[in-house]
Amino acid sequence: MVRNRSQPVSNSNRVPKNWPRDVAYLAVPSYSKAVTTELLQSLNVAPSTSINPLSSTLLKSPSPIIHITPIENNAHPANGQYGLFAAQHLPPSSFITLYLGRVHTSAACDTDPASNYDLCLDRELGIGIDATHCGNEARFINDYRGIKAAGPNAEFRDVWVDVGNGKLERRIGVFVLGAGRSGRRVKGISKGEEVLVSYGKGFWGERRREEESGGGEEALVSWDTGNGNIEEVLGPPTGALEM
Ligand SMILES: C[S@@+](CC[C@H](N)C(=O)[O-])C[C@H]1O[C@@H](n2cnc3c(N)ncnc32)[C@H](O)[C@@H]1O
Repeated sequence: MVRNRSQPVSNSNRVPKNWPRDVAYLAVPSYSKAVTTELLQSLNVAPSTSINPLSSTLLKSPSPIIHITPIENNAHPANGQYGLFAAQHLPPSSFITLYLGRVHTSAACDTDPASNYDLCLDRELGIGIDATHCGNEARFINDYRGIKAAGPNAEFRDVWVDVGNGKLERRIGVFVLGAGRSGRRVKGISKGEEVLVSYGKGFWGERRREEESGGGEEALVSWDTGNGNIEEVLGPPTGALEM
């Protein structure tokens, strides 16, 4: 398979409605030159447990089950930006979309610590997916804090994709949260509802640190955990979205 290792360019003929002109729309990942074949081989070593790759029928680009919508609501913390919304009912635990972007290493010249769209793919290998300049619908998923008191309704999960010739590749997927033991999320995500994840404490810790520009390695951050409690933690010096 020939990989796109050049500057990000759209690798899909069609783009979703409201797609920004200055961001390349991807249907498959884009790889930085620093992501070597050896690194990719390490990334794609299958775990010993049996793998159920995602069905290719779920990988439509653009996706018909979600839409990117401008947020015009003063009470929404991302007012004036965009969010990702369900175009149909999404059942608990169902697959929503892949998180696509530029797959990059943690080398200083290959990573952007200020990115608001960088998701860790493999911490040990130092591989991330940055959707600042190229990506798909998933780059518009907001964090639940300040939006939905009940907490997130979706999460990032490792997934495997069959790329042909019996080869599997590791990616990150966005899934509706499971119904939960008590069944409190049994409804899944309703049509028209915003898809919301948790970016993790590290992301918001870094944002707070930047705002306060204290320059320390860690910052004390507090946030609404979604169930009415306010927690305070030392945020690690990372601005990446966390799995
Ligand atoms: C991955 S982007 C999400 C999409 C973004 N709203 C857009 O239109 O491009 C992450 C950025 O969205 C905004 N954001 C997401 N969730 C937020 C929240 N709960 N509160 C405030 N800002 C949020 C922040 O500006 C953050 O840096």
